[in-house]
Amino acid sequence: MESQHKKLVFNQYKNQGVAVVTSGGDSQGMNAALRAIVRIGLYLGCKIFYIREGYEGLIAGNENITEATWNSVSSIIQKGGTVIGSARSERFMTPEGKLKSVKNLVKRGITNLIVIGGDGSLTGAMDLKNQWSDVLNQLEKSGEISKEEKERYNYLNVVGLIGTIDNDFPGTNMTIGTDSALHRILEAVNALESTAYSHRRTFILEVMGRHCGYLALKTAMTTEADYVFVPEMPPPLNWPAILKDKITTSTRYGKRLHLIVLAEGAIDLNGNPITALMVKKIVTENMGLDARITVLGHVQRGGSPSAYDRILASRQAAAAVVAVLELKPDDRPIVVTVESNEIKLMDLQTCIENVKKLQIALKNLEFNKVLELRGKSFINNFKVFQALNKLHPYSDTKTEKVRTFAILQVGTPACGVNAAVFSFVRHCLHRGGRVYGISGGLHGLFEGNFNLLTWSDVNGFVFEGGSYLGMKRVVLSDCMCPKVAEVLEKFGVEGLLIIGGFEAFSNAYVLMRNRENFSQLCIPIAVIPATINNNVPGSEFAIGADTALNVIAKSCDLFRQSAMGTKSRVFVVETMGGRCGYLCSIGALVSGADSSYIFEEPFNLNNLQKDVQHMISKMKHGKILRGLILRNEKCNENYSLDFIAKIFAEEGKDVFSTKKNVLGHIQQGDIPTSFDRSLGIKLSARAVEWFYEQFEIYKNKEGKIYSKSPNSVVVIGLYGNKECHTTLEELIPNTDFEHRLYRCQWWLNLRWLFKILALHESNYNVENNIIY
Ligand SMILES: Nc1ncnc2c1ncn2[C@@H]1O[C@H](COP(=O)(O)OP(=O)(O)OP(=O)(O)O)[C@@H](O)[C@H]1O
Ligand SMILES: O=P(O)(O)OC[C@H]1O[C@](O)(CO)[C@@H](O)[C@@H]1O
Ligand SMILES: [Mg+2]
Repeated sequence: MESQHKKLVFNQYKNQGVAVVTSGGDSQGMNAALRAIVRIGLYLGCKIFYIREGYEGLIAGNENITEATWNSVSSIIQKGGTVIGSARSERFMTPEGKLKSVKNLVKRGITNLIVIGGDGSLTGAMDLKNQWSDVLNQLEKSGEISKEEKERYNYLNVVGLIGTIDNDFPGTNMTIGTDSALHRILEAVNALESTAYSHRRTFILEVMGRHCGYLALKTAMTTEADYVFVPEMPPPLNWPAILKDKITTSTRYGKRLHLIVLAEGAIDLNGNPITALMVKKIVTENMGLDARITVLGHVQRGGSPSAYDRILASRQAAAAVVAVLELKPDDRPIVVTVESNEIKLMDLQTCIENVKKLQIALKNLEFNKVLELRGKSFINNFKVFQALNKLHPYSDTKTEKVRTFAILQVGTPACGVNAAVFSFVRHCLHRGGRVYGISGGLHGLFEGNFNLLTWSDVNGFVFEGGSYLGMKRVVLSDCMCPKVAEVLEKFGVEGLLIIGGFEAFSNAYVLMRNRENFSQLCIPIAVIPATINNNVPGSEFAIGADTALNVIAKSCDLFRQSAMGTKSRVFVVETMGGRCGYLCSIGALVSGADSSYIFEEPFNLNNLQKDVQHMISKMKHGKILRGLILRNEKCNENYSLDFIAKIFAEEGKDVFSTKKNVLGHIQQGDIPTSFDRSLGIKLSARAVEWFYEQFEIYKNKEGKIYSKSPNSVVVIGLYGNKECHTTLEELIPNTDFEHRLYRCQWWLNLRWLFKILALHESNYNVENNIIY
């Protein structure tokens, strides 16, 4: 959508009717989708209709089908569930239900339908489309609609958005709600961790997923779980023995918390359910351990949507509106998906056919087929968990020389760096390597604070924010290189991993430049981006940025709430980010802000004035009493937080009061999100693989490593769904060292979306046409 439709013209689809329904199990982010559907639709000139209470409301009609207004989606982006209600409807599957549904749509002149729901709801939508003509004929025959109505509304355009926490829809990497469910789960596991640690207990955690193990798998991967049971990959029949061995070994290596994660639909190889009670029995009776069961249930479907779900829902909803309006009567229904961080449109019927194939394969216990149909992302996560879970402290090191690594952390803490260290240490030790953790960043390196990290040293690392190893924001200069070379030689370092922000990148560059003079620096060097700023070249995402975005979303929700019931108020809020506008810009999108000021998009007094006028108009004419402006900390030297707040305060004083806030260091804290843990774990796993590949390439006859090649200094980053390495040599030309930025930033493509969603209808005019 973002790349194909760069131009949305104001009033382009004047008076077209589009209806939206939320159906099936609700999921967090459905409201963000509704908000975007209504606002993009209104901007394009459409009439948007809500169908309340799922397909039940479509059958009942009357007050269940109402026209949406701009204000009706104000202040809902932060709410879980769906404000228009959802249901599971048996009646919709009957011919009588279809007759009533079609009649209710025709009577309102609606031929564009957007359905937000899971596989069932989207199957239902496709059914409706397929039966549309037949049902119209029946309605005409029985005199319930006229011939003209039948001819005028002889088609139905259908677009689906996948809203379900299960992430069980083939063809997409993520569904709306899944990430929020993972937030709920990790909040719970972090709480369990402290009590389990105190009592040395085993916890059996049941998470949702009737037929899909995604939530269980992702939870297990990001919580150092001992075992996971998912329907797609039943355990071998001797699983009780394997489980016992696993738990006994990890207890020996100092693990106090044992976690076993179970999808509610877990089965064995014969298709029989594996229940939490069964697992508990094995753990208590066979192993003599103290065990407790926690079933999270509907908690997972509740609560505020995560930042990711707000973004995904907004992006997909915008794509859905345009897609439904562009469909031709004979076109097949479309479903909006996401792959490799790109929003895509796919054929709904093909996806539904895959849903059915998957259901049949699961029923027939054809597990390889099931996995294949779940798709690459599922399989990849499964492999990562399996790899982590199979790691063993004592591997056979006879075939490989013992390699020595050091981990240096540079910059300021970002949530997820500990998970990266955990994964790096475990993967290295498994391959027979030795890993030094350097305490306290570069200062620690100069002082020789190198500590060999053992298997148990990193127990529990994934759970916490901050940096266990310690890090400092120090940038190397050429004159420090002799000392670095001396220390690396002293400890025999053959592979250097630098985890951190832009300074980590800069330091790797300095070391690379100095390889000419110091052979000790001629070793493979990898950088893993970890900074809330998300400004490191070589990755679309840096570890920590997702947790920070969630903190921003939560904080802005609180600002908004604090003003509820008081007089009109505008908050001007400053975010971190250095000169990179990622946090500010995406933070504005997820918190439903009115404007955001970033360095990458220069602004002046005219822009500020326009924004003040917009706010006044929104409050006066739109009767919306709250406003939110985000400012990136280094967006402009002169237009400071104080200055911007004063402009709003002075110009808007007759209409609203203005408050300013600096979010500050809370953006660096909190429980690391599933995304940040997972990113840390995966990038480190890739880094270890890359180091060993380099050792093969650059070892001499004696096995000593020596490389001056630019290919051996890389950033290990994420592009789309793939962990990739990119050489510094390739990245440097597009790196703006002065402003500590990479010049090609994918998220700038989302600015238009933010602006249309923020533009109040009282300000609609051709002048405000947003074209990018
Ligand atoms: N095969 C089908 N044909 C027609 N309509 C269907 C079909 N399957 C489901 N529906 C309709 O969609 C509704 C919701 O489906 P379902 O309960 O399976 O939830 P879902 O949309 O898959 O969401 P989730 O699984 O996340 O709860 C059903 O109650 C029914 O009205
Ligand atoms: O809310 P209900 O109808 O009890 O359904 C629960 C089911 O819905 C889901 O939350 C979403 O499909 C499943 O994970 C769970 O099994
Ligand atoms: Mg479903």
